[in-house]
Amino acid sequence: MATPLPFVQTLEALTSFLPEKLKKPRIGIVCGSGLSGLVESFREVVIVPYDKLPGFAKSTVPGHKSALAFGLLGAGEGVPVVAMLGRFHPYEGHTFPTVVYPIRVMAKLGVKNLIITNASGSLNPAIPVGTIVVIQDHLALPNLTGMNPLLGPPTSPNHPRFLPLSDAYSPSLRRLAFLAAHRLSLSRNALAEGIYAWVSGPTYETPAEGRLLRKGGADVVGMSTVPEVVAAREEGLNVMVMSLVTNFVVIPDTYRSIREEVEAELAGKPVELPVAHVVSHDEVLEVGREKAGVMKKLVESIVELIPTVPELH
Ligand SMILES: O=P(O)(O)O[C@H]1O[C@H](CO)[C@@H](O)[C@H]1O
Ligand code: HPA
Repeated sequence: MATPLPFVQTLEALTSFLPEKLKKPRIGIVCGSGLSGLVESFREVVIVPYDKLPGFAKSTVPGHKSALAFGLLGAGEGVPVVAMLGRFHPYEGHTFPTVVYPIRVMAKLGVKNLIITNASGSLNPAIPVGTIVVIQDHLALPNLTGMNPLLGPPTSPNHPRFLPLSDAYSPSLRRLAFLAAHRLSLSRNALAEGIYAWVSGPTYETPAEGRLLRKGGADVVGMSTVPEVVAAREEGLNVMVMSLVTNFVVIPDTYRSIREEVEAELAGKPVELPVAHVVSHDEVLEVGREKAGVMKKLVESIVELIPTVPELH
């Protein structure tokens, strides 16, 4: 029998930390690898470390802090928001209920719209490093092969047993991303649309795996986000995801043949070897630092626009 989740205790703890005007955020934000600097734009900010909240784990990944940030974001009076400064990934050893617990807490606080950010590798030559990809769909091999975040008894009798995901990524929110980019005079190439492949990690993809995902129709790949999207949809939230491309995934058309190289060498015709790029989390964080400002402005602008869209109320 699964341990019951301590929602009541978490909500009581939060109530004790928050002033009245921050108690009911309507917009939630998840900050991906290297993107927690978003909190610098919040006003009247209250930071609640995860270790003060029953049911919350600790994020162990560099570039992920472990705190919820509440504050007002956007021009004028500002909109009350809550942001996860750091997320949980299954590869850290967290169970799915733990990974998505903050999303369910946000829903219980009254959040209706969720903006998720992440870092990802590009599988699509037309989507270079530094691009922010507005996700239109996902390809989640774990969901199809026994690692679905909703396996097990339903978390609530109000949740559907069979959750549709054909409409997971809100067109109304995605629209706002492009309107925000226009407001900010970003170049057309700064923002793209694409499909996110979720892999469990923590290994980065082999070239063959990258090629498989590309052939399956994915544009970018990462190790997070999909469990959060699934839980958020189960909770009835509108969801959008913006993925910052931090590296290219190596996808060779052909493999270099070691046999041919040895044969050429033996025949006195040595071949010059190409230097293959090897991705690292430091590189992911570095691009995150470079592009955090753009991501921050986009999120802030989207937060300002959400109240103007009736179907997002
Ligand atoms: O998806 P986020 O958490 O932004 O981070 C991405 O970066 C890490 C790998 O470098 C993985 O956690 C991957 O999912
Ligand atoms: N693969 C998986 N996850 C990632 C990558 C990648 O290349 N880059 C950032 N997160």
